[in-house]
Amino acid sequence: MSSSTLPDASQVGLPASDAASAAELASLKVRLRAALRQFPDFPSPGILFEDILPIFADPSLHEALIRSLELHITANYGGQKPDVIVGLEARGFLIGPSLALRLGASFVPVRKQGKLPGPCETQGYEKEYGQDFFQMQADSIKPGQKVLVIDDIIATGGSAKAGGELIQKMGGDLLGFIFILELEFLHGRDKLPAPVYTLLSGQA
Ligand SMILES: O=P(O)(O)OC[C@H]1O[C@H](OP(=O)(O)OP(=O)(O)O)[C@H](O)[C@@H]1O
Ligand SMILES: Nc1ncnc2[nH]cnc12
Ligand SMILES: [Mg+2]
Repeated sequence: MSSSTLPDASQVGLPASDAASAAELASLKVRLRAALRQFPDFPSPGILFEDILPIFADPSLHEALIRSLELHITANYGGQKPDVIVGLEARGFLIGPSLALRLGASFVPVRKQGKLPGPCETQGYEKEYGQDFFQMQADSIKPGQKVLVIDDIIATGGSAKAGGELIQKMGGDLLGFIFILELEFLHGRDKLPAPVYTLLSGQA
């Protein structure tokens, strides 16, 4: 499209910097979406598995992922900066620490039961293909800290709901949940007690 056919930022009612960020985010998302792969019947029949690992195999896509999440976070949540990024084991650990570093926030893990030392909070949950327990160290979130939860995918929402419950037990203020992809037909977002953002369109 030629520049003469594109509205400029003032014509669409946005400050120029917001319009530039929206355009940057849109082009990053196109590159990220193209990198994903699907595997039918993994890990069990009937599941179409979404593989996000190609993003991490390419440093420019890895940077695109962190930058796109940074753009989303700085433009939303009423300008509030998260104090803590919580990542869900295991694939949330691929994204959470580098995102936290970029934002100047703490990173705190939610782990599967039996992996964390010291007093822990525990929450059971069901997910798309099984049952499990999540834990967090009991002193890992201070009351009133603003927390964003990150994971690769929301399917049934069971994992993210359990992570959110652990954060709320410790008095954390849940700003929202962020995912790369959403299996929309499972309506997992309806289970979650804070705003849900998915970076890329998922399985409808
Ligand atoms: O919305 P849900 O139905 O709860 O499913 C989504 C979760 O399922 C996968 O994790 P899983 O524990 O299967 O594997 P991982 O340890 O490789 O992250 C995925 O990474 C999400 O965390
Ligand atoms: N279809 C899917 N693909 C990848 N990870 C998942 N976690 C739960 N459902 C999934
Ligand atoms: Mg997971």
